[in-house]
Amino acid sequence: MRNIILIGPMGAGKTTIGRILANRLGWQFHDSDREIEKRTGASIPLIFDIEGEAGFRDREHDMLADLTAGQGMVLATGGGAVLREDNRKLLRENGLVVYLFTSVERQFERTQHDTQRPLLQNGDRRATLQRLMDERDPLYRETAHVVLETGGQTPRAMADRILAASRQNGLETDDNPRG
Ligand SMILES: Nc1ncnc2c1ncn2[C@@H]1O[C@H](COP(=O)(O)OP(=O)(O)OP(=O)(O)O)[C@@H](O)[C@H]1O
Ligand SMILES: O=C(O)C1=C[C@@H](O)[C@@H](O)[C@H](O)C1
Ligand SMILES: [Mg+2]
Repeated sequence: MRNIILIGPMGAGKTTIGRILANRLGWQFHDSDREIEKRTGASIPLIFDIEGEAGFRDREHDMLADLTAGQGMVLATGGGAVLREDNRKLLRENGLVVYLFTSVERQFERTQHDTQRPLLQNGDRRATLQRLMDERDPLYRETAHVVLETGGQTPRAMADRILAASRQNGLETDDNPRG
């Protein structure tokens, strides 16, 4: 196994948990959204404003292709990374894909102060999260090797569970006691 790839909806904890997990493993951590911002020099809301969602998705695909060429990394993907079939294939083939499943209610709580997720800035946020979950949950499940419900567990406890699931799926590594 070359990489651990986290997928799931906005507010599932991919970025937060991924960073902890990478630290535990002594692996690099990459967040696809942050890498796109670095490469373009523009925020995600600005990319959506100027190029629309379609433009963002093209940039996201290019970024995922570049990142998954590497190894020894924990990769946090954007919530919509599974929308494209070519992305789903790319992710499955290049790492252990873990779906962090979270209730819409928890997503609602965790995204309440957010200004950086363009899809949540207009309209009824709870209804949008529910619609996206209905559309995407089957795609997350299709892409994932492992599904973990994040429930009420802390990010650190979730990182432990991902590590255990990864070992069951063939990951061999020394744990980093400082992580
Ligand atoms: N297991 C958890 N328990 C409590 N709070 C959490 C947990 N996971 C994440 N959070 C909090 O929820 C918020 C959103 O988490 P995070 O940004 O990691 O989500 P994400 O999956 O990366 O979302 P996006 O797809 O939009 O990038 C953060 O404030 C984070 O601290
Ligand atoms: O769920 C989505 O479609 C998105 C999630 C974020 O991670 C960003 O990739 C962007 O805001 C789009
Ligand atoms: Mg994130």
